Amino acid sequence: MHTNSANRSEIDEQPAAHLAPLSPEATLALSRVSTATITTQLMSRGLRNTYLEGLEFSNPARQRLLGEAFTMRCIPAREDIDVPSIFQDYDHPQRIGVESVEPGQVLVIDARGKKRAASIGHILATRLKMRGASGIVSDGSFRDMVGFEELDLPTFSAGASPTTNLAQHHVVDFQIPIACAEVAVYPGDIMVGDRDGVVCIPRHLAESVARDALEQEELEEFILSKVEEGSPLRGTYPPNEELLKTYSELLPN
Ligand SMILES: O=C([O-])CC(=O)C(=O)O
Ligand SMILES: [Mg+2]
Repeated sequence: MHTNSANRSEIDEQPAAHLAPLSPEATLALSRVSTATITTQLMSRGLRNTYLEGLEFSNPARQRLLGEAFTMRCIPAREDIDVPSIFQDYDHPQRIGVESVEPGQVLVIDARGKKRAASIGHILATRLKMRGASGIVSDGSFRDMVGFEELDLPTFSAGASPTTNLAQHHVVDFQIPIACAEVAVYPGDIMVGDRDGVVCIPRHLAESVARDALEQEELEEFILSKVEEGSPLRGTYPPNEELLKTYSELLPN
């Protein structure tokens, strides 16, 4: 297939780039709703592959993740290039990448799902926290996991590995579309994490997903209260007309 540089850059830039910041209402809603609700909302918009399978949070006290994606892509390391001395270079792409993450962003690392060597360690993670990052998501592993377990930052990975990233990974680029745990993540997409895992909301859908997810959860809270009172599923979940009417009468105007 013929691809010229003009349509390449179009592909690279769409669809998340140059979008306005999330509204305060959407931010508040997405900080409250569950990833389960978000995936339902995304599925009702035709998106089924938004959950980054197989990632676990490192710090049980910081499971809740929310922020826009700052993407980082790794290719396989090569022995003649990825030698320990390259970390002497402050301009190594991994260092530059970490020092480019802005407050509120989540570093999302495409480590090709490879866990033999860590994709990032505790010192770099601490630097990200100090820069005001909202979290770290990697489909590879972390090293210094004891540090991550204590770090006051939501971080999700596919596991732990003591080996430094150079042994398996070569950071080659950032702020480009990546694959993370088999999900397409574009720079600026909204990452949400909780006890169930991490989901990626395409940026252009984030406002409407946030609004509808909050509405869904308010209704589900009402449904749950009915189930807890002993109501059967029929007529309750999903709610029939009559129950919906009762619910709408309870809503503030
Ligand atoms: O080699 C690395 O991934 C860096 C590291 O250990 C750290 O940041 O603490
Ligand atoms: Mg370390």
